[in-house]
Amino acid sequence: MLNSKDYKLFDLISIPFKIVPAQTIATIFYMLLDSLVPAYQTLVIAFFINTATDIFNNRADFSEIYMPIGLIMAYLIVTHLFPSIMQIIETAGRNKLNVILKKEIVLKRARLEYKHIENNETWELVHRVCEDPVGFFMNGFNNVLSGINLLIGTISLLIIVMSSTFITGIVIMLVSIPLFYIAMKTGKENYTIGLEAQKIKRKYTYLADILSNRDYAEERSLFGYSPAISERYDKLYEKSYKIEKKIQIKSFINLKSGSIVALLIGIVIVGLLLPSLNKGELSIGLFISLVTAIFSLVQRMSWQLSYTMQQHARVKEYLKDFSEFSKLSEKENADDVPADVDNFMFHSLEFKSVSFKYPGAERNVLDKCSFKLLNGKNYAFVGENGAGKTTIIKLLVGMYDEYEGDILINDKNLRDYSFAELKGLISVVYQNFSKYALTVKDNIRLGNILKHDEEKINRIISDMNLVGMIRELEFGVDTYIGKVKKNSKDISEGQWQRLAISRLLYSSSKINILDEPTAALDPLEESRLYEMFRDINLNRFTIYITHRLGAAKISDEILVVSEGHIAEQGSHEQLMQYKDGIYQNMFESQKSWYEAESKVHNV
Ligand SMILES: Nc1ncnc2c1ncn2[C@@H]1O[C@H](COP(=O)(O)OP(=O)(O)OP(=O)(O)O)[C@@H](O)[C@H]1O
Repeated sequence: MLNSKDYKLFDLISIPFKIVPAQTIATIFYMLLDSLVPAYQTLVIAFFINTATDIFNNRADFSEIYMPIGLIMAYLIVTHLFPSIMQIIETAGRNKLNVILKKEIVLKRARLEYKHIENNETWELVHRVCEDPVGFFMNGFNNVLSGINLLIGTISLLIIVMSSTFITGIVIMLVSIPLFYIAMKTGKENYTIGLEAQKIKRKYTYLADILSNRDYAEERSLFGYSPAISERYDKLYEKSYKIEKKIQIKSFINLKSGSIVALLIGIVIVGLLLPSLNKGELSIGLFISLVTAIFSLVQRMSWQLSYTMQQHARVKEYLKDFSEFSKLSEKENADDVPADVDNFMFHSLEFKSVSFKYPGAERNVLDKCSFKLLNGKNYAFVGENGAGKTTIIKLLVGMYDEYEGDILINDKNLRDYSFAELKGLISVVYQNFSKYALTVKDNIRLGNILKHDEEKINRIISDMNLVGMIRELEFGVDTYIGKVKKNSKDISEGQWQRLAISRLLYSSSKINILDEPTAALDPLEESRLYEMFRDINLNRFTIYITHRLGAAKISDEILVVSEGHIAEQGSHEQLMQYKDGIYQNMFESQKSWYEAESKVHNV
């Protein structure tokens, strides 16, 4: 349903029609009925007044009044009963639209290529589109219908007026043009100014989050930055409030001046109708009902039109964003579950002269990067911050595929593996690993959602030294952790890290990567955790990524990444042989971190 294309106003009707056809037809039918109400009301009231006058003057029988009364009753039913029925129908439609359209959008979002997630502009676009898509679609749909309603209502009244006095009809039409123009201009202007207010609103909402969210509580109290942030919040709030006030005042002035103009025009039109009444071209009934209808028509033209045009400008902008969102490229088979790779025998991983630059960037982050890793050994990638270590992993897991050179797993090109196979083959614990506010067990199970192996979970819990922590939890492994649920229990950062690593252990992946999930730990803790991981994971091929060398020492081979390529490769002892080598220099400068530990042990 969500195709990549330019979405037009017509789609605001065709999409709901595909999802909720009955409700859409009912709404359109009601809109058509409602649009004829002003003309119907005019004719029926004229009919009633004329009949009543005839009865009063003994020109008609009393029973003739039943017909106009019946027609007035029908009018009352349509205008009073139908809106409530339509509200119920609309709510049902909105719910279904919510489920289906939102699901489509969430899936599209999940399938997006990773570059769109890392790019600020596209991520902002995704946020704008996904904020309230159903609301926008419903508003857009209703707005298109109310535009059509207004048009039909106006034309039908004009026909009635023109069939009695042609010239008055022409005057009303001429008057409508400037009113229409003003309404459109105000609508567009208000929308553009509103966008600026929205941007500021997003900023101050974020500051409000810093001031109140639990996640910032420790640093809030530690750094005492609340007054300063609060001041910034106030300034932004004030700025956005001023913009919104400006919009309101402008709309008010336009509305009121439009209403006054409309009123004056109404009086002129009534004046124009008087000679026709005098000459008998207009019946008294039609005159009275036309006067009422004309006043309501010019009022509608002045405010309802302005509102509809303002909404129209908003919806058009949203559709532009929506079209752009729909065209964002997707990762092929992104939502496939990891393939079963139990029978896959890993033997090598190779980068052959791989060069890569991030979309929109000038500089190559990886520059003719080559290395070959073999099964049976553990490897560590080390290097300064920003050397390109994580980028190597991003290419390996298929997040980006616009690179030069070749990446081979078991001598087969990475591009020839399906995304599902790659997901099955490779597991990574990232530096900013996720913390799921689920139970302890589910936090581990997410590593391999297709298989449930209670025994394996228990083994991992024991290997990762989590038994003590779990014993203290009220419901053991079935206790909810994190800060979301009322009865959930929060755990320490180190325990979260162990859970993230447990998730990797629970997966059946053949290539395991620890991309500094230990960055929050001190160097010695990191060393210990990596050692523990190596001991319980002896048979699985593992790559450690770190810029701290204590942890790298436990690997069979170390690859030093510098300026986007492998500058040195070998065991710790071999690399220490290079006089003035990068590794040797790094090791010398970090030695003191680990010496403290050995002294403690020697005491
Ligand atoms: N999405 C991105 N868009 C543009 N440039 C990026 C992006 N991600 C990373 N970079 C740049 O690529 C370079 C390599 O980053 P990378 O994260 O691979 O380094 P790293 O060696 O893992 O560093 P660290 O040890 O700090 O994690 C850095 O200069 C970084 O600024």
